[in-house]
Amino acid sequence: MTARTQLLKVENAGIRFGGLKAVSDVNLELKKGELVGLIGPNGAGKTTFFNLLTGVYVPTEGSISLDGERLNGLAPYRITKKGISRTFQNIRLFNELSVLDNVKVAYHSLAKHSIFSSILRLPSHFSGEKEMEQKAIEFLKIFKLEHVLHEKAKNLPYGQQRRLEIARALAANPKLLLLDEPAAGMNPQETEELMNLIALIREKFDLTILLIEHDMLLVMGVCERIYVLDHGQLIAEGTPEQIRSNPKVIEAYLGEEVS
Ligand SMILES: Nc1ncnc2c1ncn2[C@@H]1O[C@H](COP(=O)(O)OP(=O)(O)OP(=O)(O)O)[C@@H](O)[C@H]1O
Repeated sequence: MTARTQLLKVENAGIRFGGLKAVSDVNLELKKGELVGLIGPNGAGKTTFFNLLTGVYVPTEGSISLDGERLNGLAPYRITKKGISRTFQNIRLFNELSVLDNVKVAYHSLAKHSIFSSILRLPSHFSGEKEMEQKAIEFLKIFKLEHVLHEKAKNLPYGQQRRLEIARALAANPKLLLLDEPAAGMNPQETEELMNLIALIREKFDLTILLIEHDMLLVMGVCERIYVLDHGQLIAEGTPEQIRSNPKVIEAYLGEEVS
C-alpha cells in the first residue's frame, strides 16, 4: 500500500475562554482518506475543537493547517472554501426551504457563475443553475432523499434530516468532513444505516472524515483510529482495540460504557 499523504495537521492548538482552557495543546494529524473518531466525556472540548478547525473560534495557541496551508484566523466561509465542511450536534438546516434547495444553497457558495450573472439573469446563470440542480438531485439520490426533493426540510423525519445535513455539507465539495454526533437521537437501525452511509460516502467522494460520536458501537465499528479528549487535552490515540483497553480512557469514562 502507498503511504497516505497528510491532510490536516494540528500542532499544540488550544483556546481559552477567560480562565477556562476548553482545548489545550492538542496535536492531531489526519492522512488523506482516513476515517478517524474523536471521543471524550461530556464537556471534554470536542465541539470546541471542531469550532477551532472551522474558524468559529480562533485558536489562542498553536496552529492548524490543511494541505500545508495555515488556517488560523481565516473566516469560516473561507475555511469552507479551502475544503472543510461540517455538520452540527443540533441539526442546522434551512427549515423552510425544500430538501433540494438546502443542497443547492451549499452549491451556490462554490458556483462558478458570478453574482452579476445571477442578478442580470445572463445565460451563464441559467446553465449554472440547471447544472447545479442536476448535481443536487444526483447527490440526494445517494442519500435516499430523492423522493422528498420538494418537501420542506422541517417536515422530514429525524433520520432523514440528519442525512440531509450530511448531504448539504458534502455539496460544498470538502476534502475534510467533520461530523458532530451524527447518530445522536437515532435508533439502532438508523444508526446502522448511518454507519453504512458514512463508509459509502468516504469511498465514493474520496473523503477524509473526523467524527465526534458518543455511540461507541458506531465509533469502534467504522473508525480506523480514535483520538480521546478529556478536560480539553488529548489523553490517548490509537486503534479501536488500543483505545478500548487504554487505562486512561477507561478512567476518563469511569461510569460510562467504553466498549
Ligand atoms: N463560547 C464559550 N465560552 C465559554 N466556555 C465555552 C464556550 N464554548 C465552550 N465552552 C466550554 O468549553 C468546554 C468544552 O465544551 P464542548 O462543548 O466543546 O465539549 P464537548 O466535548 O463537545 O461536550 P458534549 O459531548 O457534551 O457535547 C465546556 O466546559 C464548555 O462549557
